[in-house]
Amino acid sequence: MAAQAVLRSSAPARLLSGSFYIRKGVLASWQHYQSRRPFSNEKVLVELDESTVMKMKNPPVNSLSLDVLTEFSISLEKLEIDRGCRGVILTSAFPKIFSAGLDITEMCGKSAEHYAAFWRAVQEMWLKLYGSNMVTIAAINGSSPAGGCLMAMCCDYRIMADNPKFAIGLNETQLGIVAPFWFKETMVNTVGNRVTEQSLQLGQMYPAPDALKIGLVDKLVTEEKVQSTAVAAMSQWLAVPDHARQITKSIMRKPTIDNLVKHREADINNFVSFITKDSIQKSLQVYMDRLKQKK
Ligand SMILES: CCC/C=C/C(=O)SCCNC(=O)CCNC(=O)[C@H](O)C(C)(C)COP(=O)([O-])OP(=O)([O-])OC[C@H]1O[C@@H](n2cnc3c(N)ncnc32)[C@H](O)[C@@H]1OP(=O)([O-])[O-]
Repeated sequence: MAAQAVLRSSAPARLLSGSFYIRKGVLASWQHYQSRRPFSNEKVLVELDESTVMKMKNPPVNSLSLDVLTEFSISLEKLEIDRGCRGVILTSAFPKIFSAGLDITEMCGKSAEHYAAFWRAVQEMWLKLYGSNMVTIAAINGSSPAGGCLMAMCCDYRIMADNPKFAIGLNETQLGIVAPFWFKETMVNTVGNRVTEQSLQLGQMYPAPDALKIGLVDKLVTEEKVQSTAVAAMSQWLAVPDHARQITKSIMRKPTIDNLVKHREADINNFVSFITKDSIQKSLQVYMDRLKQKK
């Protein structure tokens, strides 16, 4: 009986990943004996209150370093195998910043091996978040460029603080770098081809009201209400039977996920050969210097 329950609840996971399905089945029995406690790494806090909330906490701007990405993927995996957890709200522990995107210092002046490990961690975060069986809601309480926007787009629903000073978008070209095909596909799946084509080429950042207009976020509320609105939205999403919602999500996302899984190693090689170019290193350095001079 218990085994049947595991099989039923894991069916959509099998659609996403065979090996994950097996692990989920084994770990489910272990999970049965665990009490649900909040867990906290250094840089990703997981709170299990009214709703499960993952809070990025990497000062000053929640840049996505190798450490943060690794902690994030481990935390999400723990929630994924927790049968008591059906949904997660992703947010930032800091006011005014959701995430500044990938940590640029991880892409400057390091070895090819480091770049490969970093990029694998970025892929892993995306595969886990975009492929999650849980309901995922982004509570975007501040600015969210590049990798921050990617994380938000991976979620099922996005609520953003209604403040034109907060902007969201894939601005990679502004740094002289190129968003890879799976960033692009995530954006196409969110706002459509035409808007993505224009946004990516211009490296456009959208102030919150414009982000709502193009459908990059689903709802704007005052900063104070971002969290409570996410909790209310979560109840609505969780009212739908899990299996039907999960299979539907998988039908929508599986082709995009499969595309990266199939080309994962080539994508890492491509990133490493691109990021190690002198001209790209110079562009990133200039961008970092500009960020520092802005003060
Ligand atoms: C192919 C690859 C695909 C790439 C995808 C990406 O995600 S690429 C990423 C694309 N991301 C971007 O283009 C976002 C760039 N960042 C921003 O636009 C702004 O920082 C902000 C709007 C996020 C916050 O504004 P604010 O006025 O509140 O804060 P502030 O500006 O004063 O910064 C505070 C400190 O943080 C530092 N730092 C900042 N970001 C990063 C980072 N990503 N990394 C590392 N460090 C970063 C900044 O240098 C400064 O350091 P300092 O001088 O204290 O040693």
